[in-house]
Amino acid sequence: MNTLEKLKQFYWPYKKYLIASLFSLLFVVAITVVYPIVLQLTIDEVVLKDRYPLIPYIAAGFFLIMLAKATATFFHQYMGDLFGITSVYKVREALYEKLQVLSFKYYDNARTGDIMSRLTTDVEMFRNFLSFGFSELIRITLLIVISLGVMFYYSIPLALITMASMPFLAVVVFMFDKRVHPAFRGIRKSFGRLNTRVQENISGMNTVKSLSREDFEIGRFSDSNDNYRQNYLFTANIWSKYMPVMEFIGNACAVLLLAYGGYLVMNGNLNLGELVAFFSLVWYIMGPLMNLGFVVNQFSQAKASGERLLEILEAKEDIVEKDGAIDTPIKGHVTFNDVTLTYIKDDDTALSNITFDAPPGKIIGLIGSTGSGKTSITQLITRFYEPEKGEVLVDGRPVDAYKLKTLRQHIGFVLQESFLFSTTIRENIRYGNPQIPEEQIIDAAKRAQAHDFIMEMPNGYDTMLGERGMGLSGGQKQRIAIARAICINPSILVLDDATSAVDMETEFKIQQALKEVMKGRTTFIIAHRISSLKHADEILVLENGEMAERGKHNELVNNNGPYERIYRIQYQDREQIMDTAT
Ligand SMILES: Nc1ncnc2c1ncn2[C@@H]1O[C@H](COP(=O)(O)OP(=O)(O)OP(=O)(O)O)[C@@H](O)[C@H]1O
Repeated sequence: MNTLEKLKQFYWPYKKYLIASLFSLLFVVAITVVYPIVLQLTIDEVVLKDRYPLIPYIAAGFFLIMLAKATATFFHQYMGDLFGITSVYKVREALYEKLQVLSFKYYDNARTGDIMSRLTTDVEMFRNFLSFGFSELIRITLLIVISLGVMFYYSIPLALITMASMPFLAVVVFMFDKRVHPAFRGIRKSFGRLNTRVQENISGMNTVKSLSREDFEIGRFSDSNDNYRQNYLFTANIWSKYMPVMEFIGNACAVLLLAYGGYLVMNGNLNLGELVAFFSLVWYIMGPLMNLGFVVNQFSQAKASGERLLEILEAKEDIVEKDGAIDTPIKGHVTFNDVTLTYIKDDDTALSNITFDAPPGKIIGLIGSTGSGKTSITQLITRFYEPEKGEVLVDGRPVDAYKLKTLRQHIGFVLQESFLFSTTIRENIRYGNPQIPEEQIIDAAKRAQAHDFIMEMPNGYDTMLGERGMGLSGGQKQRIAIARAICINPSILVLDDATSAVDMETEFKIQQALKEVMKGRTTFIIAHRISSLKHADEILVLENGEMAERGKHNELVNNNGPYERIYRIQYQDREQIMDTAT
């Protein structure tokens, strides 16, 4: 299906604006074509026949016509804009809503800069076409048809001469469109890459600076910038070659008209006024035809942009809520039955045949080397991804039996690096539960050991945070994230390396805070330090996505397995230090 057809649902509901705009356009075009007729009458009937007293009347009539044209032009422009602006308002909303429902799988490969350029520039290109391009196409068609009608009325042979040039113009326009459309697609893609470069650079500025890679980044930006320039120049080249050809054809036609028309006037087969009118009319045909290149250009840009918008709008939603999904409180009983997960088809499995049962209120520790699959387990509970095989149950029901919101509202996450929005600390804490009363926000902050440092800030809970929570230390950010998780009062709590960004003393404090928070909630603690999950009811030790060992700390510590190995590595230093101290 054609791009415009697919996007019809966004602009067609507002067709009334388009129709109003086109109706006004009809007037504008009709009045435009009246000009040469008035000119012809003035020359043939007034000037050549010495009827000068008629001039003031003609002038007044002309003035009124112009007034009517100005009014019609106003409505044409305004209604056209209303049509474009309202339609893309809906497109933008649909895009944003789609971005909210797209799964993590989509974002694994998506680039922020590119998405941003689609939501801004591509939407704008599309608006341009809806507001102006579309009606310009109609204007051109109307002008040509009406002008030709008047021409045929004046002189059939001359009108035929004018028409003879049209096939040439049509071929040039067609060839132009064929070449310029891919070129515009190239520009849009290149712009997306340029945006991605800038966005990644700004987001990763810490890394860039700490590794002194500024020059490398400037080089990479220059490459993208150059690519964008080249793409634009390539298009400009096509455009510049096309314009003179169009003009040449137009002018050749005008010369022919002048030669043959002059001959007809001299022979008395055509009035002088008619030739003059013909000359204006011919430019009403040639002008728009040449302009057709510009409109085709706009149309091509809009098509290329529309394709990019559709790529988002039609992106596959991997995680879809089932019909009849339930909305019921969750107690927090998590069960994995023989679960296998593969992120990318034909890639290695991230989890293989994982089975465990976590009754409500229990604490499950997850430990294992990096990439062993700890985080993947928690991502399946929230249904961020779906297993390839096996079942993930919450309170005895498969996770897909719940509404996505219900499921996720009952699961609180504290990640290694939690995202803080550039708003106040209060807004950040209550992000997951905006209705929560003030006392509970403060209580959550106190339980997360965050209240004291928040109160030391100049504006307390009203302190604005920079993008990505700039202006706070890692430990402070973390405690705000913990307070945020407490606010949603989850039945299941996931602490993914939650205390890795803090010093030992703060870790101890947070652990104390978390102990209280964990009460009555099923908690998954992902940690590299044994000290963080020693007290878990069950510890799952993962190796390459498989369950290598499971049990309580006391059982595992002498089990001759990977847990004991990790324990020895982490505690032998301490024993050595103790030994040397005694
Ligand atoms: N979104 C993803 N797309 C593709 N592969 C992924 C994705 N997330 C994780 N993986 C792969 O799955 C495996 C398990 O990753 P996971 O993040 O669960 O490990 P982890 O034990 O939590 O590691 P860490 O301790 O470093 O956080 C790894 O091999 C990882 O490369």
